[in-house]
Amino acid sequence: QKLPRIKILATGGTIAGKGASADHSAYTSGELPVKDLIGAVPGIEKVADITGEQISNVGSQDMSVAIWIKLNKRINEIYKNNEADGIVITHGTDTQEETAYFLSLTVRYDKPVVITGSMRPATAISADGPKNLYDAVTLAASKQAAHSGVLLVFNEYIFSGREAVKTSTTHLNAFTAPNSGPVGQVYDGKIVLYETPLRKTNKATPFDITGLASLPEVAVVELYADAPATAMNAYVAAGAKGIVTGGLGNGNLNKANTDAAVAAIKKGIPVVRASRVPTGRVTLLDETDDEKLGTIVSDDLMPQKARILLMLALTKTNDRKKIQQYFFEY
Ligand SMILES: NC(=O)CC[C@H](N)C(=O)O
Repeated sequence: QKLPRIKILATGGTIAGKGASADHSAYTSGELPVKDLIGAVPGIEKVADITGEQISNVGSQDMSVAIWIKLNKRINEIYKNNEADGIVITHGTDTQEETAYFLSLTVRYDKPVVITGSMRPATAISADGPKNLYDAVTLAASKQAAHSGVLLVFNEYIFSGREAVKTSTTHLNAFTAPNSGPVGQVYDGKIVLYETPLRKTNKATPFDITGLASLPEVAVVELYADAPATAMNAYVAAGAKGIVTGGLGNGNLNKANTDAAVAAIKKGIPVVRASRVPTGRVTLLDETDDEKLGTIVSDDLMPQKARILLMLALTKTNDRKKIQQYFFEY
């Protein structure tokens, strides 16, 4: 019987990290090549027929729109040419949730794309990378992983790429999905999926970025008690095409930032209200009169994810109502 063909696209991160000692400290991420990652997973060759490609080798604090565009292009090409049955991306954890959401919206095929990484470098005691990679390959090789956008596998849990958020700086259970919980588990080489993510992904979104070499610049502005409008004004002056706020509570802006937001909107720069609070939605017309101010709400997307949707939205439209609709759909 032929094994499923899985393509591993390596981008770097701790999973490819190397340190001088066996503990967690003082290591460099994005050092090991993809063939070493695969070689460190015993039994993986029994799960799938694996090939690997190096897309980048960076700590994901240095992930960029340029690498996202390259990844998107390669994934679409692999499925167009029928080069694989499933794709696994290895990635640093710092921005893994952003890449997962970006690709969920932009890949044009409803086929398995699974993303994973690790918290301990490959040289550490009980490195978690090989197990996470084994689980990711198992999931990508399963037909159950299709039609879900990107799935993020970590520490034996499966999350929707849209919902996953890094919620621990150092622990092995680094990801949770604060609003929805995980969609499944993987244990002992077996997948249990409880649900399929319902938000539109892949071909069901209008975000075909084929041919684009960059995305409109969108900045995130974090709010706190007594926050001045310095950051928002500076981003607008620097030419940002959109602003996302990490607002207070239900996406609230203080007076200074409300005035700056209204000025930005008058210049044709959309402002999306997200929240620094990790659960719950930002709702329309609560304490903030969005109709009067001209603001948009992020629904339940964290600021870093709202930025991705706003960048993609701006490749299609500048219309406030249409962008608001996107935030409720995707
Ligand atoms: N655990 C990790 O992957 C963090 C390492 C690094 N900062 C990265 O995101 O790539």
